[in-house]
Amino acid sequence: MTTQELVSQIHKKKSFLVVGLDTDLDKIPKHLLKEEDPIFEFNKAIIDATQDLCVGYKPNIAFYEAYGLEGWKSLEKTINYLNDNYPEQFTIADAKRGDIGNTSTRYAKAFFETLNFDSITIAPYMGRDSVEPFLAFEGKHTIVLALTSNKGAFDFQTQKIGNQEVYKKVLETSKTYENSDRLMYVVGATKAEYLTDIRAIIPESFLLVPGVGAQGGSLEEVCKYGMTKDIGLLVNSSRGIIYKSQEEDFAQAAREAAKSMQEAMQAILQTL
Ligand SMILES: O=c1ccn([C@@H]2O[C@H](COP(=O)(O)O)[C@@H](O)[C@H]2O)c(=O)[nH]1
Repeated sequence: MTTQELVSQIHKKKSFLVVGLDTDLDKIPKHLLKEEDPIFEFNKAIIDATQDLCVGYKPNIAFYEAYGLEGWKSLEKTINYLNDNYPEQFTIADAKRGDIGNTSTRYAKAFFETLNFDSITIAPYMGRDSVEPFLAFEGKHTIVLALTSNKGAFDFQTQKIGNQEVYKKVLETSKTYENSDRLMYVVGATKAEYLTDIRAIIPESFLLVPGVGAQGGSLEEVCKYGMTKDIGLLVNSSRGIIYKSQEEDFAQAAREAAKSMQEAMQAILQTL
C-alpha cells in the first residue's frame, strides 16, 4: 500500500486507528477454546467487527511465536484473511527485528513476501546496514523504533551522544538511508511532550503511536503535537479494544471501544 492510499483511507473512514491483535489464549473468551484455531477465530471476529472503524491491524508477533508452529499458522491465516477480505487495511507486523544485512533481508522476505504484510517494526540499534535491507522492498514500509512508550525508553533513547539525544540521532541518521521515503517511526503516546522536537526533524513522516488506553497516553496530546497536514499518525490500541469483554459479546464490545476511538478521531479531524 502506498502512503497516499493510506492517507485516503484515513480521510474516507475519518479514522487513523490501528487495532492491535495481541491475542492471548488466557484472555480470549472461553467458548472459543473449543475451536480448532481459537486465535484465528478470535482475530476474525475482532476484524469483522471493527474493520469499518480503523485503517489498520497490528498483530504483535510475540503473541503468535509464543504458541510455536500453531501460533505461526494462526498469524498466517490472520494476514491472509485481512489481505483477501479487507485489502484496504494497512497491516503491521510488530516484530521489532533488525540484524546484520543478510539476516535482515531474510526477515524482510519473511514478513513482506511470505506473509505479505505492508510494514514491519524494526529496532535500529544495529544501524544502517541492518535497516536498509527492509527499505529495499518497494511498496512496503519500515517502521523504526524512535522513542518507545515504555519506561525503559529513558535508559538509552533519551540519553545524549555528544549534544544529541539517541532518539534524535536515530531520526536524523535514518533520513540519510537509501529509500528513506519508505520509513515510518514508532513514538509512544506516553511521550507526547517530545513530539514537537520529533516533528522538527521529521515533519512529514508517518508515526505509529502505541500507548493510548492501557498505557495511559492521551490521543488529544498526540494529535496536538504530532499531526501533520496529511495526518501523519497511526494510533494503536490493543488491549483497550480487543479485551473490552472476555465473554460471548467480545466482538460487539471491541466494536464499541473502536467506535469511541474513531469518534474521538473524527472530532479531532473536524477541527482541522
Ligand atoms: O513503544 C512501543 C512499541 C510497541 N508497543 C506495542 O504496541 C502494543 C500496545 O498495546 P496496548 O495493549 O494498547 O498497550 C503492544 O503490542 C506493544 O508491544 C508499545 O506498546 N510501545
